Amino acid sequence: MKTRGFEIVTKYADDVSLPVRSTKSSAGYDLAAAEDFVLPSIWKSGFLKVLWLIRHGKTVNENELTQANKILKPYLIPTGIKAYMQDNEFLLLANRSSSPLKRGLILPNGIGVIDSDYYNNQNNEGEIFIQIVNFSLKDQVVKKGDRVGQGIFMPFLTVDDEKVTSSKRVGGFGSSGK
Ligand SMILES: O=c1ccn([C@H]2C[C@H](O)[C@@H](COP(=O)(O)OP(=O)(O)OP(=O)(O)O)O2)c(=O)[nH]1
Ligand SMILES: [Mg+2]
Repeated sequence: MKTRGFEIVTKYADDVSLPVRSTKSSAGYDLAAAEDFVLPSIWKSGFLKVLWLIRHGKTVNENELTQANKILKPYLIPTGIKAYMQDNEFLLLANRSSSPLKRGLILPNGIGVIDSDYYNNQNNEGEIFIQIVNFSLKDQVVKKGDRVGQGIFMPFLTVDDEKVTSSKRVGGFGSSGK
């Protein structure tokens, strides 16, 4: 009987490998990018220019704002991997310790929470995405296979006599409402 683990989503069938722990006692399973990416530096001129204009009380036109926001928006790095686990568990998504130090890459959501009911959801098969922002001063190239995060299986606790909702998850990132 399978308890918890990883599987490759159909889209990347023979294209990615299953996450492994890099040492005998590592807590996290390393998650790698399923494709190549160039992550633009958040300090691209568009963003700095808008900051300067706002700071000096100048008007910023809609297009300049849209451009600047584009830089701020996190990149969703596909992993090609989905995770199954027990109902009272989740997969905690954390940054790799070396990513901010060496590459200025941060997770804007701090940590990711992969719910057990996200697995095989009807919207995206439960593929795990890692949200990344490049805080370094230069663009960062992420190659397919680069380890960009780690997943740690964890139990979670619930409150006494909770009224459990019967709603079913249909997807990720806001699928259960604002
Ligand atoms: O970094 C992340 C965070 C979440 N997810 C997936 C798994 C998770 O089960 C689902 C929902 O994420 P979360 O609960 O953090 O977002 P939400 O805004 O609360 O969405 P929902 O309302 O669907 O729970 O999105 C990722 O792939 N990567
Ligand atoms: Mg949620």
